[in-house]
Amino acid sequence: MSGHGTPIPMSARKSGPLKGRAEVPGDKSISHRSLILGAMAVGETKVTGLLEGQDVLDTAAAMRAFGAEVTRHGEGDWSVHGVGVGGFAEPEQVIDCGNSGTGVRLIMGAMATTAMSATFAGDASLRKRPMGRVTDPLALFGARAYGRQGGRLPMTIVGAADPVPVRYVVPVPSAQVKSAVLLAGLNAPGQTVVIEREPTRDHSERMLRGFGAELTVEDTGEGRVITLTGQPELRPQVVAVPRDPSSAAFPVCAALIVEGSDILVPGVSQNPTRNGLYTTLVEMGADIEFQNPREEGGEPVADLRVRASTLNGIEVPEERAASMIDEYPILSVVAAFAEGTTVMRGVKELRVKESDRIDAMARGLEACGVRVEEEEDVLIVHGMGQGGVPGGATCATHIDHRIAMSFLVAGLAAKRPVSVDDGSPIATSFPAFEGLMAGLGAQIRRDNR
Ligand SMILES: O=C(O)C1=C[C@@H](OP(=O)(O)O)[C@@H](O)[C@H](O)C1
Ligand SMILES: C=C(OP(=O)(O)O)C(=O)O
Repeated sequence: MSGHGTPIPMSARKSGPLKGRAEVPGDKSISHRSLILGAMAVGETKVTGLLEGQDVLDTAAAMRAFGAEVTRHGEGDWSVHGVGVGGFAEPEQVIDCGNSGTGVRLIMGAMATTAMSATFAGDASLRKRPMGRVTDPLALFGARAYGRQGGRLPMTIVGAADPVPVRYVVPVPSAQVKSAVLLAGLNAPGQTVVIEREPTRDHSERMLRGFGAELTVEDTGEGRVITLTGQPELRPQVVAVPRDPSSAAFPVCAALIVEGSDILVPGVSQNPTRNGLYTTLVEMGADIEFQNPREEGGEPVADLRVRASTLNGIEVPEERAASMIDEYPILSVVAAFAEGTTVMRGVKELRVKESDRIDAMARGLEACGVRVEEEEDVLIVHGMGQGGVPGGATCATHIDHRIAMSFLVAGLAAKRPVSVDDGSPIATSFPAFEGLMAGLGAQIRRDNR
């Protein structure tokens, strides 16, 4: 929904040990893809564990607008009656993707090779984000885009009536761009080839195969070469969405920095294209046990036992960035509580997320008494270690769920409370955040103005 609602000021204060079990919601990336691929299959796809965050609800509404039947049966339990590749109907209304970059970019791809138009809108955060990165490759298929200056929403895409397959080298490490091209390639005759120089999350590749598309992946000198054969009939699937490692990051990092904590976070996806934060935390000295590794819904998962730990700053290698791109805000909080300096390189993509996340974290951490350095592509946090983080600030969240949750986690371990001006965006990806954290003993509350 594009109407970003009434701000919800919130604050977090120093808490006693966090204890118990944190059942985080379904993966956001896989949830969007289940609905979109379900809508492009012929017949009924069943989804369990779907994330019911606003981002995904907006994608569900969009799939209905394109003609799919999308039904909620119970919590996380959904079905999608799809219309087949090329079977989308022209939506009668504007497609409002709210706060979601993934939603808007994947749906643009999915409709771009069908002869119809659709107009996309979003909230004040999404309206600032660059869409040229998807409309450039979609133009190669024959689609046209009419948006605001700089390729911003609102934007109308006129789908290609006679799409041609495409060979495209993705210029930025982005699973959204890769996925938009693959989804567009579904309705182009022949082979669409996408090449990524740096591997990004591979859910689209895994799920397209699961839905019966012919797709190969080859590691070459040029990068990961993904070849998709167009115009398949996608078969409906039963999708069990694993728990989201990006949401799990918040209780996990909270437990690491709140003295005496000991929590269990079950069934978290350990997909290697998503687990860079966990590798980094272990390198910093985190006490995390990866128990009961297994496969669920085609993804590797494990139960995470996390205990409060003494952490040391490290250099996070640039080539790890894509596998933890959404986790840098919470890592920068953990880094503030570590001994020594943490250097995060190759992070400039953070500047085009829901907010400029490097700037948002740097300003908020500074307000909490932490020394931070930033360059275009680098964030450096000087940890306060034993001395502790002073806190006592109100941080601006800029309509960004991950910034809001990161500063609230900081407040659980800082000397003085940390407030955020607006916690309402948390509902886009993790509506159960407040209840889940309270269940562990975290002192987070809504502040009445
Ligand atoms: O494909 C996806 O599901 C996503 C890709 C990433 O964005 P980029 O493709 O812009 O890196 C990530 O930040 C986002 O939360 C989800
Ligand atoms: C970047 C994110 O999401 P999106 O791009 O889908 O808005 C995120 O969830 O951190």
